[in-house]
Parts: sequence; structure tokens; C-alpha cells
Amino acid sequence: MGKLILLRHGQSVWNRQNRFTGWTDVGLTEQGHQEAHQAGRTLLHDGVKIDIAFTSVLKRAIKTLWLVLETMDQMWVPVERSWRLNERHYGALQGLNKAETAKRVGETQVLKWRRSFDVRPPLLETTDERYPGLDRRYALLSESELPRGESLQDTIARCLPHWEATISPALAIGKTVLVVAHGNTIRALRKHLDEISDADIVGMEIPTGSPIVYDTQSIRQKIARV
Ligand SMILES: O=C(O)[C@H](O)COP(=O)(O)O
Repeated sequence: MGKLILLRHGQSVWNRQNRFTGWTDVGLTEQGHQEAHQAGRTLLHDGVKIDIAFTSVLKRAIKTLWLVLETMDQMWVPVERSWRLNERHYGALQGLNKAETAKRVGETQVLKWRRSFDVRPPLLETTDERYPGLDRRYALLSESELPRGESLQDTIARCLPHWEATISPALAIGKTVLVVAHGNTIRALRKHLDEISDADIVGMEIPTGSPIVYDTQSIRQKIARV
């Protein structure tokens, strides 16, 4: 029987600076590197053998995945990257300090932006240099797929097709799958897998660098039949 392992990337430079990150492509801190190695050691110690890995197109997740596979001496495993596993797009909040923003607009508003199910952050203009349509890695996306700011609900809507099309079929044929993603895409997947309500998902936090392991059997209802 296979396993599904969900892992949030290690601490990033903007996690440490407490800035809204979203689709901004920032690297890991030294602590982030250590967290990734530790996650690899934990999985190795537990005898996990990865068959395939999925990650986003953001380097904090990609690098975490590399470090995990290196620590496990399983660097050969196939890796598939997709924008659909990117962090939730934080719109015009990207780059702002979370604590300073809370001082300016109030804790309640910031909590709504960060944790509510269907509230979007202030949206980006398409002329803003942070708009993903200006980044060549997203050149194949249609305008309707290019986010200007996403709620968790929007994030789920673009993440689940990737689950259905690639991750779930790999689990269905017994593979052990590692998904290295982001706080809000892991919240999206866990909401789906654990059937967490819109109200309860508000309280779910995903720590950096801590593997969450599911036995395929425990989520068999969510896995595509092949
Ligand atoms: O994009 C970010 O700022 C973080 O990776 C996740 O942030 P959050 O905890 O505010 O959702």
C-alpha cells in the first residue's frame, strides 16, 4: 500500500521577515534548509520509499524537495512541477509586512485575508509588476487562470484539478507520493481529504518542514479508481 506525504517548504526568507509572499519567488533561509534536511531524515528513518514527487513552480518548494530527496538518497525519483500547487496568490498584499499591515488596517481584517475561506485579498492590476501574466513561467496560462489575488476557495478550485489529474491517479496504482507545496495549497488538499468544513479550515495552520503522512487506505474514498 502506498502513502501520501504532504510537506510545506522550509522557512523562506519572507517567512522570517513576516511578509505576505504568495507567488513571489523567494528562497529558503538557513533554517529552511535545515528543516528540509530534517524532514528527509524523518522520512528515511520511517523507511519511506518515494515513487513520484509533485511540487509547485516556486523555488522555496522546489529546493525543499531537492533537499529531502538528497537526504533520502532518492534523487532519481520523477518530479512534476505545476503552478496549480503554488501558494495562494496574495494579490496586492504581496511584499507587505503582516504585522505592519495589521497595525494599519486592524488584526481582524488581516485575519480575514489570511484565514477566511472565501475572502480575497486586494487584487493586483494587470499592469502591476507582480502580475503573474508578466512572468514567462506562466506563459501557457489563459487570462482566466492567471490570478490577481485568491481566496482559499479560489486556491482549492485551481489545486484540485491537479490532484484529480495527476496525484490521485498515482496513489490509485499504489505509488508513494510526496507533495512539497505551500501553507495554503496544503490546507486546500487537507480540506478535501479530511472533509474539513469551511468554518473549521479557518483554524488550520501548516508548519514549515513537517511531513504529514496519510496511508492510502485512510483516504481511499478520495482516490481515483483506475
Ligand atoms: O504566502 C505567504 O505569505 C505564506 O507562505 C503563507 O501565509 P499565511 O500564513 O499568511 O497564509
